[in-house]
Amino acid sequence: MGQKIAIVLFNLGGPDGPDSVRPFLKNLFSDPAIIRVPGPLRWFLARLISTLRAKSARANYAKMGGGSPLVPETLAQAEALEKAVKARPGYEQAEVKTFLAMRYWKPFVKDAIAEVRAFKPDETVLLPLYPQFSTTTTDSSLQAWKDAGGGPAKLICCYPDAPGFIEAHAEAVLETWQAAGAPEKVRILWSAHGLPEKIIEDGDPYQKQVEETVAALRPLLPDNFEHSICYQSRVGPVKWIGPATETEIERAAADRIGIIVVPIAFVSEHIETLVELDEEYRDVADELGVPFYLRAPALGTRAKFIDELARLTTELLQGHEPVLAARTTGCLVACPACPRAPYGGCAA
Ligand SMILES: C=CC1=C(C)c2cc3[nH]c(cc4nc(cc5[nH]c(cc1n2)c(C)c5CCC(=O)O)C(CCC(=O)O)=C4C)c(C)c3C=C
Ligand SMILES: [Fe+2]
Ligand SMILES: [Fe+2]
Repeated sequence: MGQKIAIVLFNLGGPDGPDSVRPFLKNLFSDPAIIRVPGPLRWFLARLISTLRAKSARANYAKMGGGSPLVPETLAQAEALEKAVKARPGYEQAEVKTFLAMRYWKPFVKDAIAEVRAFKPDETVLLPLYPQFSTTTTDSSLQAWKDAGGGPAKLICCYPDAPGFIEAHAEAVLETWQAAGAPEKVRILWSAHGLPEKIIEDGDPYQKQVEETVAALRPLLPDNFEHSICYQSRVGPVKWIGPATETEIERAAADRIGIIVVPIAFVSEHIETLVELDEEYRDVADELGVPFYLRAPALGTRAKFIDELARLTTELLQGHEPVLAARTTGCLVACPACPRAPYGGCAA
């Protein structure tokens, strides 16, 4: 038998039914990477916000059958990735197994750790399904991995401009555009999940990496396309980075130009694509008279994307340290794309 490789897929997770909406939200708002206040105040706020938000969130999840499609979508990606890694030269004999490690709902990171331990891998790769690194997503999952006693592993920290990821996005945008009759005048709204401005000011590289993704995509699209980066899903009273996706829809209406909205920081469909983009923002665009509103699908199991994840995984295992990968052995060495002080001088 060949080498045993565990690939742990980090993602946010989502409620699996109406009863899990509130506890899911409570887990989310209890995360110190999301709500940056001391413990007791955070726990109080998490209880309060999850209670206040549960009803409207439940109504949105009800539009998708009561729960989030995030886990089923991630399972399909996991299965495709196992096959793609085994198709890489030198990995035909390897025993490759993927594990889901969700941050705020089942299967949790601790569940993945127990399963990985039982598998007894020779190598473990942590692969966030977040192309752009953020302290609120990838780093939060990594922290959960360490806190729950996760073993030595190598981390693919981010891949904001990895070639297959970019080509897969360009393919999805072009397919959407062509299916609508290839209209000549079009503006792409590259819509990423927003973040509080303070988190970016404190050094989070997410916004910079979102911009890198779009910069890599532009040359693959027709010259006459217009482009705008915008941020969706704002929560709470503090100032978030902008412009807001909704503001950019208003601007498109004023400019009388049709739009293709592209979820650029999510790789699967979930509440913020299926409800926010496909229903709420579409209604806004219709009301304002935007000439057309198209939405490119999330990457899901698109072959170019999955093959890129397989390439990043095997390159990391072979030690060719791709530019965007870092290692973790309990202490993480900073990756060149997002050097953050706490990861720096680890002597171990
Ligand atoms: C790039 C990905 C994401 C970042 C960055 C992110 C930051 C972030 N999110 C919230 C609050 C909420 N997020 C919610 C759902 C949600 N968020 C992401 C991704 C990122 N979040 C995903 C994939 C999902 C969907 C999960 C699903 O069930 O399908 C929610 C719950 C939904 C709702 O009530 O609107 C909240 C709340 C904050 C505050 C934040 C950064 C500080
Ligand atoms: Fe979120
Ligand atoms: Fe990085």
